[in-house]
Amino acid sequence: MSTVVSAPGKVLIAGGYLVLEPAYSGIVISASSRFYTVITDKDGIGAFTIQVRSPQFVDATWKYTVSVSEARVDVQEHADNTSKNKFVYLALKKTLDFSHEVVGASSLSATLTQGLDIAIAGDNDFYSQRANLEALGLPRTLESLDKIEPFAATGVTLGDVHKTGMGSSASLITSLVSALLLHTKTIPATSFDEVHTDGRRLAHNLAQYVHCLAQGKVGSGFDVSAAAFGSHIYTRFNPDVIRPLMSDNSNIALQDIISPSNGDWNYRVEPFQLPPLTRIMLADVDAGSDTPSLVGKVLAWRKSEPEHSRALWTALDQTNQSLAKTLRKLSDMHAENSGAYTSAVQYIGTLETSQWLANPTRPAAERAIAQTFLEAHDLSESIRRQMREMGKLAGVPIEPEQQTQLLDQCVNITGVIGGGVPGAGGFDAIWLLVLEPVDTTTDGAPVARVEETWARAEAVSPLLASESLAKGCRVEFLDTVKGLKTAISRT
Ligand SMILES: Nc1ncnc2c1ncn2[C@@H]1O[C@H](COP(=O)(O)OP(=O)(O)OP(=O)(O)O)[C@@H](O)[C@H]1O
Ligand SMILES: C[C@@](O)(CCOP(=O)(O)O)CC(=O)O
Repeated sequence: MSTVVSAPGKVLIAGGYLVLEPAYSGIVISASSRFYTVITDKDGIGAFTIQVRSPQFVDATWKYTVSVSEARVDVQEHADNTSKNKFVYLALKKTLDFSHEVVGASSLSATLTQGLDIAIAGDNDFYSQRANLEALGLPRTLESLDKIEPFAATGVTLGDVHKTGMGSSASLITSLVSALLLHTKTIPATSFDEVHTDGRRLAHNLAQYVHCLAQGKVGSGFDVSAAAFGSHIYTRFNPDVIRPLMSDNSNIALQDIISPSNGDWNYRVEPFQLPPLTRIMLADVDAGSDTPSLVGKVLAWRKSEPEHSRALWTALDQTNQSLAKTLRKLSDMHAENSGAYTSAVQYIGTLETSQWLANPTRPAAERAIAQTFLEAHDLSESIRRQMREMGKLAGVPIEPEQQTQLLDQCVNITGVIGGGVPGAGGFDAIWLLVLEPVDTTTDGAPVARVEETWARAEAVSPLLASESLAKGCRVEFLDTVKGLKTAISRT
């Protein structure tokens, strides 16, 4: 029997930079693309040995020896490991430390007597598939992506892979920490059956801490939060909660700090999901050389222009919150009158936004729904303008000219609600929110129109992901995840 836990990737559609401060929030959408951790007790690996493998990569096996005493747990990397993985090492070390505190030395030793094989696999979306599609001679479409073998080998080392910005390290850490907590019986087996359990919150807190330690900084944490809880409106935690644990040799007990009953974990996770009959579309864009220090420069500007930047951030936050409210209102409108909602989507899905309210003879209920979709469009355009303004003032390409041209073209496609640059922005990705009418036989689907536009743009390659409605990380069965068993049996 294996323990299998998956955790979703993310896209921050509103709130980039602002979400670093507790006064502001971000809209984070969890993606259907996931990271999977598969833990199996295995003879032949050696007692108290943990082998972690990432079969999609070259030179990606790491072995560790664990020693457990009444007083402590030690995790030693094998001398013949040919590469290091700080993220994996810290996830093992800190989760086993935590487990030792909770279940005790003898229970933890019992889990480790056989040796553990831990296989990690990420959906193809986490890595650019541009080269794979070219090699297969396939056009850059969703259908082509579906033809690529699941969890395809990348042919390169982790350091050389071209990531797509979906939050690979956060999803990996969240799935690995969660799977280990379950496998060591540190949290109940049912912890991920529901959204609000102490086990899930504990896994989140521990994953946040491990991720911060591995990254060497305390970021906003929205990516780990999406991996743990799914789509939501995120407001950050006060970094002071984990500060005492941030030095590598801290000897403080983890339990008191990591426990969900520690009230200092003051992050807020407010329920959110995209409205019915809409779909998020993501693309990997190759629009120019990236500036790695966007965040550093924006924060330097925020510091040097405190008043001006606060005014801009407060105004931008209001637009972000209005977008969240408007999208929620659409979900409510669907709940109240799904017939009118379905017809409204059917109707406006064939028109450009300028025409959504042009016909005064449409039924009032449908016009109200179309009006709300139009508000969502206007708000996402307004967020883009404010993000561009921030980029200009901070002197960084948050929505560079190439992305502006591409996005202007995309948001004018019939049936597209809006879009933008995700997270911190830059040259390498865009997101769109697109209508998905039920009947596309006569007028075609907006998704297909977007794909056609993207296929013509040399720089753009779509990702398969849509929104994941599962609320964050979850337990999986090895046999029911397409291609997972084959992928993890590769050497
Ligand atoms: N498939 C994997 N197997 C093992 N370790 C992985 C894997 N994917 C990511 N990692 C770990 O995460 C690190 C990358 O973290 P980094 O913070 O650079 O990525 P990220 O910002 O999360 O990426 P993304 O662009 O997907 O948002 C790698 O160096 C490695 O330690
Ligand atoms: C700039 C920031 O707010 C978002 C970065 O998001 P992304 O990794 O570009 O999706 C940083 C953060 O929240 O940690």
